[in-house]
Amino acid sequence: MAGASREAAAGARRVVVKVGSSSLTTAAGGLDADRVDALVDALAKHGEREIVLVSSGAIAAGLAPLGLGGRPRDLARQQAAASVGQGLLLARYTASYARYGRRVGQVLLTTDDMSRRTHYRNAQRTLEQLFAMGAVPVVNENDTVATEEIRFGDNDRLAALVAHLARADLLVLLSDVDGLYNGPPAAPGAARIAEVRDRAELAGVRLGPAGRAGVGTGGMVTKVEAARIATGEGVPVVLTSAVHADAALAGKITGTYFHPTGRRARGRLLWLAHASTPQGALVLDDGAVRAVTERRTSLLPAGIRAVEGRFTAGDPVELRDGTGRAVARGLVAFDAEELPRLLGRSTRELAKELGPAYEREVVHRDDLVVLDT
Ligand SMILES: Nc1ncnc2c1ncn2[C@@H]1O[C@H](COP(=O)(O)OP(=O)(O)O)[C@@H](O)[C@H]1O
Ligand SMILES: N[C@@H](CCC(=O)OP(=O)(O)O)C(=O)O
Repeated sequence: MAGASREAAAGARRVVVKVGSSSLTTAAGGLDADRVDALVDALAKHGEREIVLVSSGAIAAGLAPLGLGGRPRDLARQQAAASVGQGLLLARYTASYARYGRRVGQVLLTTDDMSRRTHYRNAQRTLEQLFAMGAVPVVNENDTVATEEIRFGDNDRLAALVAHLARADLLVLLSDVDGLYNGPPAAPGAARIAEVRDRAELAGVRLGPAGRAGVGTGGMVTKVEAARIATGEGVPVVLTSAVHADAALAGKITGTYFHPTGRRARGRLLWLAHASTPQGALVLDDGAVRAVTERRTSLLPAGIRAVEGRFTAGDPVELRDGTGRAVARGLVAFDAEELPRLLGRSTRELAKELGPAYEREVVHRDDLVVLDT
């Protein structure tokens, strides 16, 4: 790694480390205690830093104890496996960190928690308090309450959102592969990419599915997506193998380093861009597209041409241009049924006709995030 990347990794005070199921489990299914211990040994060497551990593995850890031969397809049995496995996973981390006199705290999150201001702040406060008390937060998706639509689906993206939530200086993604390759690593001629400065550099890279069928979930696609989210918010990312965890934190690693591309800014709206499921869409005219994306103004009824979907006030919706391209997401201030009669009309006119409640923006600029397209 080049000097700047080494310094960013070695100098980070607060780090989110995400470890995948494939790095914690045995080939037969079930937790591999030795691998958990090895990971904790590596992280414990960096005891002076504040580390949030985002750990997958609950479903994989619950398979063997429930007599399941492989990862079930249905959500209900995945949730049951996660429920059994999460307890075992935390018990293992608790025992492993106890060797260093450290406590661990379980933090289970859903996308919904990222979208509700109070939940977001509470999670943030819990992390701060755990750090203040010297305990290690161990985060996972709350699989038992997450339903199909609201699942993060992968802990890579969750880790990127947690890096933002925790105001981390670095995100380390640990997998069973030692970095991003220009194609599936087993393919002939595959070569590791040492640094990624810009998303455009990934144009020719083939991102394959998870390596060990039935263990990991996202493969490289979700890792690159997580890197995009984190680097866009100013957080550098190191992607490497779990066996290199210590070296990665020390800034000495042969892995893939993703340079930050953006500045930390969007605050609570990060979830809206990356973790929300739009309940409908508003089609804007060209003037409104420019106003929203370039001048960052609120969206008024006058600039909306059509409404799609069924949503209620407060739901996330997509803002599209005339060609159907999504340009932004926002929290809508009206129910879908209320909107058609307001479209194309000025707020002043609407207030006069329908009352002052109708003078409000359809999407307020504080509830709106422009998408990188
Ligand atoms: N371009 C690529 N570079 C590196 N690994 C890749 C690539 N395409 C697919 N993979 C596969 O992605 C796997 C890691 O994803 P996954 O199994 O979901 O990991 P985890 O359980 O650690 O989250 C690797 O084992 C590798 O086989
Ligand atoms: N919450 C799930 C996470 C699944 C997941 O994202 O797995 P992985 O691709 O191994 O990071 C579990 O603990 O099994």
